Amino acid sequence: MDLLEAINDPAALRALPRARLEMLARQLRRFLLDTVARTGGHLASNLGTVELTIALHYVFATPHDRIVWDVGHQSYGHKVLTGRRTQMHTLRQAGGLSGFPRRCESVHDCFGTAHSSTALSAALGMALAAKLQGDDRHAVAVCGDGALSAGMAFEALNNAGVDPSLRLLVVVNHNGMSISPAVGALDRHLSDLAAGRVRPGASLFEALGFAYAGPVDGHDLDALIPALEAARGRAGPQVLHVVTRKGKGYARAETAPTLYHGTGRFDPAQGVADGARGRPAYTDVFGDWLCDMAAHDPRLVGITPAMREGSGLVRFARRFPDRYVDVGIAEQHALTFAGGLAVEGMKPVVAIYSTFLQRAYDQLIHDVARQNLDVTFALDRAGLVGADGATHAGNYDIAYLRCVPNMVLMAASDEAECRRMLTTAYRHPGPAAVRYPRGPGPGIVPAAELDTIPFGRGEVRRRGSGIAILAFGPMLAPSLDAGAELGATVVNMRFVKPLDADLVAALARDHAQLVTVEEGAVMGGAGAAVAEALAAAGIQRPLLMLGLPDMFIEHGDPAALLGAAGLDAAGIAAAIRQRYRADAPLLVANSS
Ligand SMILES: Cc1ncc(C[n+]2csc(CCOP(=O)(O)OP(=O)(O)O)c2C)c(N)n1
Ligand SMILES: CC(=O)[C@@H](O)[C@H](O)COP(=O)(O)O
Ligand SMILES: [Mg+2]
Repeated sequence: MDLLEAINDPAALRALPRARLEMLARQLRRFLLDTVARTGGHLASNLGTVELTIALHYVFATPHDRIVWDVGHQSYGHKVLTGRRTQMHTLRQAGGLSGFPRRCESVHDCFGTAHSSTALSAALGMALAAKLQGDDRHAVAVCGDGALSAGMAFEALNNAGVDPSLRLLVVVNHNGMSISPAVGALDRHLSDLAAGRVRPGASLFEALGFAYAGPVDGHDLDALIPALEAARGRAGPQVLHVVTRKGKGYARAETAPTLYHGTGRFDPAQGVADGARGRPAYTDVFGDWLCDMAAHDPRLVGITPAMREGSGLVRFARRFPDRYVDVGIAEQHALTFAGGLAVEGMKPVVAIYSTFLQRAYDQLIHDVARQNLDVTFALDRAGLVGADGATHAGNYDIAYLRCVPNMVLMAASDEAECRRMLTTAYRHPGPAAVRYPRGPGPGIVPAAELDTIPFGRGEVRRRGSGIAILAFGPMLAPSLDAGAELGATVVNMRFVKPLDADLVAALARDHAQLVTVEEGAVMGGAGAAVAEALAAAGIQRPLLMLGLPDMFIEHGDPAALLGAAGLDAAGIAAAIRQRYRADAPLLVANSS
């Protein structure tokens, strides 16, 4: 009997005989494995929370009770049990289900997550709202041990622990893993709690005013359900410490939870090919550069906020363990920690996804840029990221960095230039960032040297007439194609800040129209920088600014998303024709 088919909402689950739940767990686990093998996605964390998801929906009645999934990458089981089983084959595809909870997707998704460590704050807000509204609903935050390592989680714990009347339950899903193994003293404390090496009542959580229960075997429904029912029956903020295994039930994922944290499509019988390296990604270029520069300069310290694999620091961590620091999911701390290293003459390199740098914006301004500290930022996943969608898109770093005094921001157009820009940023005696997209570039193999590029200078890559296209980063390739079609000049601007204002002025003198192209929000982006430079020079020229529109761009295929935004060669050429059609005579035939 396929129990999953009968469950179109959690009420049907709660109507099941208790004795059926083990069978349901087996079926759900198999379904999740088969689904993610076909669609790609976050597998190990979902396999590890099968029983916990069933038990939560068995004890708490969503949507009346609220369940907030921290990060939400482990919410596929929740989606299946809340009526989306038949849509799971669309996971993380254009128009399909998101890989994270989304309020617009279901009434059972009470809060949108994806960036880590937000669940406790959101659930606390919900719990206070219930109290003020005189409602008896419960707010539950499901928080992994990785997610608990972020400052936001501690801010919420600190805030919640003082109100004994709140119906707030924090389920700590302790599996010893973030994406890579969990790090820090908190992980040690959770392990001490799990092993009973802590005196009763002496947990961190109890010190902060929470009732603490656990550890509970997170794969044993006979333990989970009574523990959740007991928590439900107690007043005040509670922590239930649940111990699970990431990847549970699929041996390959259990033994390699990092490899199976996020997968592409794969055959479950064969497993995921480890280290199958196609054309090297920008991330690999960075990882190679980091090792080369670290070998060259003993002052280099490599810092990651819990993204060792994703940011390309695996080899560096192995070769330079004393100068490798995984600070946990703690971007704010990572930035100011780098500042502390820099004031002491070290040369910190912070490897951070563009989207996750958003979390450390004040630290970047107040602690690093304001003091003009020598910190290098390797900004991976800059631009659209595809399957992770709007929450992970690195669309805003051009706009949010270029307005910060002392900041340097470069945009790499290929792998070789990325390496040279990293060296340029590293040698710059102040805060400097290099942005590069997810995945491989055009395949320009970097040289082995640690060369720089001319600081603050763009380069003309194609001479045409009438129109000049000023391309930033990976938009150079489609701009060259569009420029060839239109007979336009094409420039690789390289620097967003400092912008090559002399080059902009010279281009404006020699061309009737200008175009900027960037894989970033047009609002406040590189096009705006060019417009400001023209205004400052007192030059008036028609300027077409192409980039990402002022909207959240949902998950889908990256190339298709860029095409939809008009940022492929055809889209760029069409936009130029559209804008400058009135001056058609200026669209000269291909003059090269
Ligand atoms: C602010 C932020 N930083 C980094 C990430 C990337 N990230 C996604 S899941 C994850 C690890 C989460 O570990 P944990 O909370 O323990 O969940 P588990 O995968 O173990 O179930 C990280 C670092 C993120 N989503 N948000
Ligand atoms: C859930 C989460 O935030 C990470 O797992 C993220 O999905 C990684 O992104 P990449 O796949 O681009 O490394
Ligand atoms: Mg974990």
